[in-house]
Amino acid sequence: MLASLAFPPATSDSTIPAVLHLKTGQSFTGRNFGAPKSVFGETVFSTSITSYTESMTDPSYRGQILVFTTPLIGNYGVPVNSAPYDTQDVGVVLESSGIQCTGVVVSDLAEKFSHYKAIESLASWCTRHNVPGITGVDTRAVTRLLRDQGTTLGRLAVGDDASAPRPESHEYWDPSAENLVEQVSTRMPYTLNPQGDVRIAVLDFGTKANILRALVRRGASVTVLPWNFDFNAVRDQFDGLFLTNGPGDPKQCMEAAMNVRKTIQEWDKPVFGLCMGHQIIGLAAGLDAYRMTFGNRGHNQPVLALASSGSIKAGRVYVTSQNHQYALKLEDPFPAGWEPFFINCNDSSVEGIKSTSDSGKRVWGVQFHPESAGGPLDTIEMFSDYVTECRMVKAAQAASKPLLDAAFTAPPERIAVSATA
Ligand SMILES: NC(=O)CC[C@H](N)C(=O)O
Repeated sequence: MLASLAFPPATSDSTIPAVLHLKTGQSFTGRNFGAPKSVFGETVFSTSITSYTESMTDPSYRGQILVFTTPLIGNYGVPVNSAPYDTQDVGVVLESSGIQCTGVVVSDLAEKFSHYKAIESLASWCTRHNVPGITGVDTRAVTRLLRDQGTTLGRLAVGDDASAPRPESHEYWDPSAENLVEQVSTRMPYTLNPQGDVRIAVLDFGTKANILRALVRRGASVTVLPWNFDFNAVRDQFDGLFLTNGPGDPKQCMEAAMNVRKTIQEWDKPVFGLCMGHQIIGLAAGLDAYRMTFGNRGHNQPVLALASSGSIKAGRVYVTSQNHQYALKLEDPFPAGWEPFFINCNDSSVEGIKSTSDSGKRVWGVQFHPESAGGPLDTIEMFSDYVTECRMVKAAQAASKPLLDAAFTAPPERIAVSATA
């Protein structure tokens, strides 16, 4: 009996040297765990204190070396990541089928782990997925640097490379120059829960699995389409459009944004986007997107609602899960037919936009992850709001009646916001 409770053997007692080099000239030494190989990537930090498994399988971390500010990482191990496929699940337990970040940086790797679902250590999982890690780094020092100088290109140099000269600055690979979405989006359309009563099309920029779970659990049939699929050619078959998160610069997906612009102009069904999806909706609305200094990555980002809509009440602050480097520019005035929906309480960046209630449109975008895996579920009901709205529009159009817009009638209160706020 007791034997089954014993810790599995430690799998990383590596003494392989490793160094994190930043393009700006700083280096941090430590020990390698996971794959004994060197990588380039964009060095970013996350303040999340749990869910390293979900973060590392989030396709939005593609091309990035992920620094965890929480010192002890790996103490609850890694679970089995495959779920038996049926119409109610999405085939994985974590956020995608593999590790998406290029490398990981931790202060203190837990070599022993304990969790009833864990089957292996963080180190052995990284080895299996050929992803290198470094432990023994003062991640607070790295984070303070990144906060000052911004997200910085980096090199995780492992083994012999650790004692080799630093790379020349032109040698650092810049993932944001690539269309990373192309690498993580589904190649072929597929449908989950085909018997669902409302049909939602999902444009996949690199979806986290929990977005699909959140829609399926609310009874929707979910058809996942490649990011550059011509949705306008098939839109009559659907009751709603959802735009997912995804890696890299949203302007790499301008073509998709212009297709969404056409959808919004010509189609009156509900459209909801989050993170990259929100940025795509913003570009479609005529807003601009910019690169933030160090972005927001963590599970404790407070956002203030500026307008009421569905379960969201103007004037309330919601704590949210986030992982982004880019943001929409706060313009004053906003483009006609659009209004800011949320604003970040820490840095005043735009956290959400929506179509105005007099625009005749039903479009919402949020920079954060309401389905948060991991993180707080303060805004999870936005998924219920959206699926309910799809149902109402479908029912009203089937009955050819004018729509009584109960779920999203915006109360008069508004919180004024300006670009100089
Ligand atoms: N998680 C996301 O969808 C991130 C969107 C975009 N890649 C950014 O970094 O801002």
